Amino acid sequence: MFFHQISELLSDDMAGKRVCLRGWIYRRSVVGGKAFVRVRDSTGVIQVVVDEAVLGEELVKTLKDIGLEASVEACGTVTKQPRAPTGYEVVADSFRILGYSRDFPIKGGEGVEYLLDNRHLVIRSPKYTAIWKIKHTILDAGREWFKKDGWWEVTPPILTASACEGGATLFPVQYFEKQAYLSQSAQLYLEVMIFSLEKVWSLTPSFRAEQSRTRRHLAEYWHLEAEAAWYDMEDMMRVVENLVSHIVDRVLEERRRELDALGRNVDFLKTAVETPYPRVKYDEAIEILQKKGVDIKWGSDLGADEERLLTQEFDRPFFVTHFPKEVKSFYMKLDPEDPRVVLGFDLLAPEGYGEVVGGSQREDDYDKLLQRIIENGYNVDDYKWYLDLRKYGTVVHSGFGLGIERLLMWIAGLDHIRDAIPFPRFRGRIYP
Ligand SMILES: NC(=O)C[C@H]([NH3+])C(=O)NS(=O)(=O)OC[C@H]1O[C@@H](n2cnc3c(N)ncnc32)[C@H](O)[C@@H]1O
Ligand SMILES: [Mg+2]
Repeated sequence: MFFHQISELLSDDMAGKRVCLRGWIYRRSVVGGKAFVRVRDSTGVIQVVVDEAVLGEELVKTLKDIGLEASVEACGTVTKQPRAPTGYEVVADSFRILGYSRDFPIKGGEGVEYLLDNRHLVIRSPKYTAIWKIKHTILDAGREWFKKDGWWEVTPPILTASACEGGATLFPVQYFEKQAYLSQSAQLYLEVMIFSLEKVWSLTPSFRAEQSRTRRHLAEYWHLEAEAAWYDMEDMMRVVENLVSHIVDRVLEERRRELDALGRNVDFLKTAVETPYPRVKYDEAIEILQKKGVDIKWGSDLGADEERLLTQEFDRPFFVTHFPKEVKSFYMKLDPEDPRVVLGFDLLAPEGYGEVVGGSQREDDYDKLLQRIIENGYNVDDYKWYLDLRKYGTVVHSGFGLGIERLLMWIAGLDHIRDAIPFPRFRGRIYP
């Protein structure tokens, strides 16, 4: 038996045709001897009408009380029906219950923790299905861009022996008789690979033992990172803006139905396709914030609140560059024109979303990097291999990390990063 995908049925061309479909009961009601069963599959929802005069009272009676999410298959005639939720319905001449469901625990109105405890059942809803499809296109577009621009995908380790982004967010893991850490970032290993392939990228999970629960931090997130030999900071910012522009363009082109289903205003997304993105130095960002009445001094890091205020000045993603070295990582190259600041950049998404990309030009001088490692209190022995890259043919090089869930939050207009990943991990949440 051939089963149509539900989205194929929602068309005038299908009206009058006999079709078969299968899926799960999303909603159902019984009125006057007819069951109106809304069936969903991965492509959409359609109403199936089961008339007791055609298929018997017993079936309609069963459907009256059947649990949501029961799996079913039906055949019948597609009919244009303005009163049906998606404008069409199938008047069934056959209907089979494949998998019963009793007391499906998600009825609407439940609290956040309850829904997280039942995440394995929640994430099948049409809302989340739309989010996973947008995420799929983001990942596909990222891979496509790198391939077209001649970058090599590589597979950096997830089990590591040293910190990349500070010791405070390391997850230790027992590694045989030694202690290792889950990767915070593939960056240091990508820097190794550029001496082989010159332009490399990777998509890996990154792990951050974030102590506080915020709307934009996860303990495990998907990290799209890239590193290139010969590229300076400006070269790498051009890579980032072209990559993000391409991703947004692909989502607008292929996932418009899902964006609409999520109620997403796409005006800001459309402007994000245009490059180049604005560039603002940290000094200027501080001035903007001070003019807005923020009590912030030069040298402070920009947190979520400051970033949110800054995004009010822009209608598209924008870069903040040249941060004070104290608020950025040890590997970032000091600005030769002003050693107080680093050649680092963040890309902030508009509409209050803030940082989605962090990147920089790397310190390529052995002695200066050694100095920065010592200044940051790291054990030099842990970075001997990383320093070796500056001993044997060092080159100017730069790279960045893009948080996939951060980008998805902005593109899909989500309120919380936990909705950007099927099984969010953060402090106090490891189940299911
Ligand atoms: N290859 C590189 O140069 C990347 C560099 N080592 C790095 O990890 N930078 S970053 O810490 O800003 O993280 C990069 C991005 O990773 C995202 N990020 C960073 N931390 C998180 C958490 N906790 N949850 C979700 N997303 C996170 C966010 O978008 C950041 O801009
Ligand atoms: Mg960052």
